[in-house]
Amino acid sequence: MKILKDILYKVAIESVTGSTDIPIHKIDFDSRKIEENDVFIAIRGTLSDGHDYIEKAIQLGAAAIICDTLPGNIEKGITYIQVKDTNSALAFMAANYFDNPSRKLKLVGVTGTNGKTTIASLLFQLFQKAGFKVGLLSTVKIMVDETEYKATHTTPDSITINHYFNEMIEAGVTHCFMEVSSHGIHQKRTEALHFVGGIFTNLSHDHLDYHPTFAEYRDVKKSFFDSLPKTAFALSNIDDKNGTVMLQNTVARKFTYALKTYADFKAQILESQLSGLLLKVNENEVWVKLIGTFNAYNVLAIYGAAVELGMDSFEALRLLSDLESVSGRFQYIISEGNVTAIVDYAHTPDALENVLITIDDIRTKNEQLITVVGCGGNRDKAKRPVMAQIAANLSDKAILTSDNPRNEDPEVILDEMEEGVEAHNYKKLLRITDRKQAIKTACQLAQSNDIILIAGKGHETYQEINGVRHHFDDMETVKEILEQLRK
Ligand SMILES: CC(=O)N[C@H]1[C@@H](OP(=O)(O)OP(=O)(O)OC[C@H]2O[C@@H](n3ccc(=O)[nH]c3=O)[C@H](O)[C@@H]2O)O[C@H](CO)[C@@H](O)[C@@H]1O[C@H](C)C(=O)N[C@@H](C)C(=O)N[C@H](CCC(=O)O)C(=O)O
Ligand SMILES: Nc1ncnc2c1ncn2[C@@H]1O[C@H](COP(=O)(O)OP(=O)(O)OP(=O)(O)O)[C@@H](O)[C@H]1O
Ligand SMILES: N[C@H](CCC[C@H](N)C(=O)O)C(=O)O
Ligand SMILES: [Mg+2]
Repeated sequence: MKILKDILYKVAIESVTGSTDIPIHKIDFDSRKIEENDVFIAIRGTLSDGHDYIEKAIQLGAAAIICDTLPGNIEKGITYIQVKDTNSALAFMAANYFDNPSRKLKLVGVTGTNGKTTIASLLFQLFQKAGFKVGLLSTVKIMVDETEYKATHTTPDSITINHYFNEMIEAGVTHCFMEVSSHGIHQKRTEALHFVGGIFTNLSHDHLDYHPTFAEYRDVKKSFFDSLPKTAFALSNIDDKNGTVMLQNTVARKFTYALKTYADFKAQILESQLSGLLLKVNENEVWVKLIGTFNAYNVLAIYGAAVELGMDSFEALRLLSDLESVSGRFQYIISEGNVTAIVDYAHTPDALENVLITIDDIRTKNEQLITVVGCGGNRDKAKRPVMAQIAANLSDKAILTSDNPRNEDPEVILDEMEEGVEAHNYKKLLRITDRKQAIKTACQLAQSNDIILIAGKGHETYQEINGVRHHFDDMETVKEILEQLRK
């Protein structure tokens, strides 16, 4: 049993009506989940305003209400706490409710447009191989040591985060790696957490439906580094033009990584093949099973973080060479007929371009490159024409198809994609709305030695159409079709 006043520590309170010396059951920001003696926190969302559900929460038994504006009707026996920012209050109250578990962990946050899942998941693998009990919060899954849970967000809400951290403490976990998304920072989901390190990957076009301008998107990412304590490390990719911006105002210990410029953690690509990369990391050579230049950056971020967390540098390199690629990130199969099919989560223009350039770099003969790609519905529309043009430009054949249409008309999404394709690329273009049919066509077109890239959905095991999630798995689908066609 918790007492309300004990979980208000660090919350910026503006006024209190009623007693804070009351026992509470749990805290929640969704009125539909409120039970007897709970605390309801009203959040202003993108679709609705939690303040509209205060009465509903009280009917269901809420003993206390956290809000930024007091309701007109104040009910007797209920405690109302007016705060400056309810998102921030939620973050601190969730951390306090679970006794600030992040302080008992070595918690590292990874932020940037692309590479977060790869880096966080591989750090998780690396520290497990080094013998530690480790935790992971990622787009693909949540791990509490060996136990796996389903992930719904890249960075979940504060209550979920602290709930899993608490599980981690109970399971004896010492290190945790988490993805920190721009939505997560902006909605203050990570505000009350204690990080021992932060990693910046890169910044390119994404989520401009949510963040009004690129500058705001960048500043949201930067605010994560501004909030790190001075004992933490801040590790940034300074080949990215925003890499130094991230370090500008942080009080944390600053470290850099780069392939092209001088940095604390530096690498040179000696060989790049489908089987992996041979890298010179600072002064030592290492083979890793990860593919493409962008993964050389990921390797550096992982190596730098491991060293800053106290791992011996040789041990870190030895363990790095053992790491397996992350589900849906440049995952490939080579069929009986020698067709290579690659499934990759590239769902931003930058990621798609990187993956296509990587494939082009490792092509040895004159293989054809066939790309199957779509763009998600109810998400950043500006990505659509750009991604289609990149696919058409850098492939021999581009098949535009559906990703997760969500609540949009898939044909409209495809029209918007097609608009970006320049006339000289039309002859390379096919448009097949049904994703399975699109993959099948790519397989039918592929000859021996050809490469098929299926981009955008990576590890996802569903396709969301009209709000309904149907089972769909790119890797499973392509394997099945290639076997049927005996290619
Ligand atoms: C745009 C966005 O971030 N939305 C998140 C947000 O929902 P919202 O703002 O739409 O909430 P809302 O429906 O308007 O409701 C406002 C408040 O009223 C409450 N409410 C609502 C109805 C009711 O009957 N009673 C009630 O109390 C809601 O619980 C909420 O607290 O707050 C919810 C609770 O935390 C999140 O689940 C939800 O994530 C949605 C599902 C989502 O899709 N988010 C994506 C865009 C996201 O966060 N993505 C990033 C990754 C991005 C990346 O790739 O970098 C992530 O970290 O996952
Ligand atoms: N360091 C990198 N730089 C650029 N592109 C990358 C990098 N790492 C991975 N990618 C590409 O971006 C895709 C997504 O990678 P990953 O899932 O690691 O990113 P993420 O930041 O977690 O994405 P999300 O925001 O969706 O969670 C990969 O499938 C790959 O194509
Ligand atoms: N984290 C990304 C995932 C996009 C994945 C893509 N398959 C889609 O559905 O648009 C987002 O929320 O924008
Ligand atoms: Mg991710």
